[in-house]
Amino acid sequence: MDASFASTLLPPTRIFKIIVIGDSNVGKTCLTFRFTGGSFPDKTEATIGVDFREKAVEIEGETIKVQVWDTAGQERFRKSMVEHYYRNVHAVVFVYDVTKMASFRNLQTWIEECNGHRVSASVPRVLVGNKCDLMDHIQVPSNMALKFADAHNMLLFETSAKDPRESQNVDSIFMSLACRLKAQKSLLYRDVEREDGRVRLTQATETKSNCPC
Ligand SMILES: Nc1nc2c(ncn2[C@@H]2O[C@H](COP(=O)(O)OP(=O)(O)OP(=O)(O)O)[C@@H](O)[C@H]2O)c(=O)[nH]1
Ligand SMILES: [Mg+2]
Repeated sequence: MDASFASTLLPPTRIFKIIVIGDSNVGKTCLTFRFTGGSFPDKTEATIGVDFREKAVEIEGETIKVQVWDTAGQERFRKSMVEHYYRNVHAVVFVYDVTKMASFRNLQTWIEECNGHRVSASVPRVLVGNKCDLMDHIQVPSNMALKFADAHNMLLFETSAKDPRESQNVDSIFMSLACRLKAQKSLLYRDVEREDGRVRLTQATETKSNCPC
């Protein structure tokens, strides 16, 4: 069979767009770096606009491209980009710094911004408390964070981008979202179909996922 014909029969690799939001300095760049690159960056600078990081992951035999949008926390570096962050987003990761109460208090504002951009309630959201390696400086107690996460229907991950022992936990933030998105298969295939103009894809939409995540 000719390769170009075969490629029209195969569904294209799906891309899940996940945005990472939160105050400046909470560690969004380091978390996304840890997930996509497997390490902690020696040095970071404030993100300007957005940095894209991608990782191909395999879930139940399907290769999915997780496209992580590492957004800027500083208002002056993000204001022209905000519309782009939220457009066609598939999942949202809210990050705070466990050693900085203000970054936790500000989550309410980040959630309001997200809601204000018509992000549907079906778009999964998770909450991440970063910098747990700084054990002597913790200001946000776990039970307070858990209560907040519950109230907003989010899973809570407390972790550290810096501590290599936490790298699996960091992966599970993004993998749990990718698994949930895969389970919402029909919706996402329809999105892909519209963008590609390929008609066949709706055929494969009914399978229910048994994702282990
Ligand atoms: N101890 C510790 N420091 C961290 C951790 N994650 C990030 N940092 C440090 O926190 C600082 C800010 O990290 P970034 O990842 O650049 O923060 P950001 O949220 O991307 O900031 P903006 O791009 O300005 O929005 C850097 O000095 C990092 O080295 C962590 O898990 N533990
Ligand atoms: Mg950054």
